[in-house]
Amino acid sequence: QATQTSQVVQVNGGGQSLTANNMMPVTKRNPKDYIFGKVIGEGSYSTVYLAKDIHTNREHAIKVCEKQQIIREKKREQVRREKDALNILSNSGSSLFVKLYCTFQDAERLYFVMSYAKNGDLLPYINKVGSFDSACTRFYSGEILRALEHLHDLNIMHRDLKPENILLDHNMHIKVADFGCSKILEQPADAVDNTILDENNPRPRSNSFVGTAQYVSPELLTEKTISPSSDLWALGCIIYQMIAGLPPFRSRSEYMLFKKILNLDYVYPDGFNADAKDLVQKLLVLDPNERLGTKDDQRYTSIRSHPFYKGLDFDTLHVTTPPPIY
Ligand SMILES: Nc1ncnc2c1ncn2[C@@H]1O[C@H](COP(=O)(O)OP(=O)(O)OP(=O)(O)O)[C@@H](O)[C@H]1O
Ligand SMILES: O=C(O)[C@@H]1CCC(=O)N(CCc2ccc(Cl)cc2)[C@H]1c1ccccc1Cl
Repeated sequence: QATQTSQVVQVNGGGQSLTANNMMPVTKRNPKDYIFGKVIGEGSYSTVYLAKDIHTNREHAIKVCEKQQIIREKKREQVRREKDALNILSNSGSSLFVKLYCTFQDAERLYFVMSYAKNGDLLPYINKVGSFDSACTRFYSGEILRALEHLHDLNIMHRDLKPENILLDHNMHIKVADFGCSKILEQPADAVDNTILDENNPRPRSNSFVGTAQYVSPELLTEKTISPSSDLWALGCIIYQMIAGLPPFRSRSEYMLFKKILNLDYVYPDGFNADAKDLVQKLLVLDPNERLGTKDDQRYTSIRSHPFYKGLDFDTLHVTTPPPIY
């Protein structure tokens, strides 16, 4: 039984009975409604295709997940979280996230029809230029901050924020993707989930380790506390990486990497922008409650008003032409 978010398509003269405003009523989507093109990318249990909707002629990214693979990789929970988070975001009116148009399934696969981010993800742009100039760093970290404000306002945490999950649309504006590690807080009180080891379940109550090693926050490594502040730690890592070209914490061994994170063991290269350094130092704070922004509500005003963002108008970023990355 396919499921889908409600969607109407442009009338196509198909002679179908039309709704009052001349739109075709919602019809169950299935793979035959799309022309599948090239593979855009692969995940651990998914393949993403470029596809064209034959009714609207629109291009989409369709994430196809093999059910067998999901079961083998024990990723049902991730699939669930991704769908729930994308559903909430797709109806929330923000253009800073990948939109989920509809989902359906057949015997072997799950299908997620999403907006297509034509310009891939942020990482190759950082690697290509080695270091973003201040205008680029301000613009792109500013868009990520706006996305986090929107996300946290909806009580959703991403928990795996990294350049690879910051996609870019045809206008080079960001589209935050990959909500497989996200967490939807039932109510703000859950914000700090002090995991308790109950005697008959030796494993911590909250789910296992999430995110990607280089960007994971110290509290996720130790108490497994769940708070939006973990995304602010990741933002600090990304701002550092935009300027330095590499993330702040690096090691070949995951154990050494975690040690560096927990000891705040990282350095700033010479010439690192002084204002950006001050901002990063206020985000890469071990105590999640002491990070810049954790005491703000609705908007991260204490981050917006940091000297690094002097002169940046956050509220028109999404309609501003992004600065060229060179
Ligand atoms: N809406 C999209 N538009 C453009 N590219 C996309 C889109 N969604 C995903 N991709 C690309 O497809 C690749 C695979 O994405 P997918 O979400 O399937 O797996 P992943 O999240 O990268 O990996 P994993 O499942 O292991 O976390 C990603 O690297 C991403 O760059
Ligand atoms: O949650 C939903 O919206 C429906 C509910 C009905 C349904 O059967 N599915 C698929 C559930 C599912 C998840 C993982 C595997 Cl491996 C198999 C089935 C869900 C589903 C359908 C299409 C795409 C994704 C999902 Cl989670």
